Amino acid sequence: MFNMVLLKLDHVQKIFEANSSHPVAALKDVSFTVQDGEFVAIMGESGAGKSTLLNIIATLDNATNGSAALNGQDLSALSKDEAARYRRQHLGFVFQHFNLLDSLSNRDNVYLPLVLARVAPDEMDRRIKPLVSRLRIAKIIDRYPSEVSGGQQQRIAIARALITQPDVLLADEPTGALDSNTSQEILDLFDDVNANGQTIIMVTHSAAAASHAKRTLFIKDGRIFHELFRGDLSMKDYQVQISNTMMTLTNGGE
Ligand SMILES: Nc1ncnc2c1ncn2[C@@H]1O[C@H](COP(=O)(O)OP(=O)(O)OP(=O)(O)O)[C@@H](O)[C@H]1O
Repeated sequence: MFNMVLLKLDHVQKIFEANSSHPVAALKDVSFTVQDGEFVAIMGESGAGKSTLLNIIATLDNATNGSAALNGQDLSALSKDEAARYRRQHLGFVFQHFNLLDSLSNRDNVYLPLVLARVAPDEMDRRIKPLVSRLRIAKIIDRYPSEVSGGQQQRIAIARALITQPDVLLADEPTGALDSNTSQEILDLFDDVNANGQTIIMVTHSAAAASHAKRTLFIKDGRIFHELFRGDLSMKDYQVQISNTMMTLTNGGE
């Protein structure tokens, strides 16, 4: 298969309150690439810099030093308006708390990014159809978010993220608010979506969630501490490796 670098982070550093007497180096020196079609998990303890990293990839924040580029586009070169357009055109987001609008039906929630991009209604209809069957949301698509379960709301949120056909799906703790069975269903769905060619980057605290990704990056104190590949391991064995690495990381070992 032809592999193409989709995302490239090169010596990214992020310092908050750089000019104060207490600057916070949230990211010290982070470099990695993500190929088109990969499913990458990012793990690390609270405060390690995961959200900061995701925000830079999401063009919601800029690196202090170093560079982040998606498809060759330097993200810090974008103005605020360009970044907003960029997010709409190239990125899909899935959050822990779904972030659906309660006043809109599930269908209109999924359509929302296309409405913002002024896509014609028949095109919206054409695009939602394969998602409805792939994400198994036919029965709930014309209900409201408050009328469906958390797992179903997350399916709607995933549909909303995918309907723009983003280069990357960015997921921030997507199973954090779900029970373990429902989490499993959502993670299986991520596998499915990734098998269809969708690149996914997922921040998670859960080794079970990370075991679905083909690669896991471990962040500690603003640096990449370790990287694990699933390779030929079963998901179960891989999950044990991930848990052990998290334990080493937490205990400060090498
Ligand atoms: N806007 C900000 N101003 C100052 N410091 C910040 C800011 N945002 C984050 N930090 C600090 O940067 C460090 C990394 O934070 P970050 O939120 O990226 O960690 P995280 O790994 O996502 O943690 P969690 O798992 O708890 O969400 C922390 O020390 C945090 O306090």
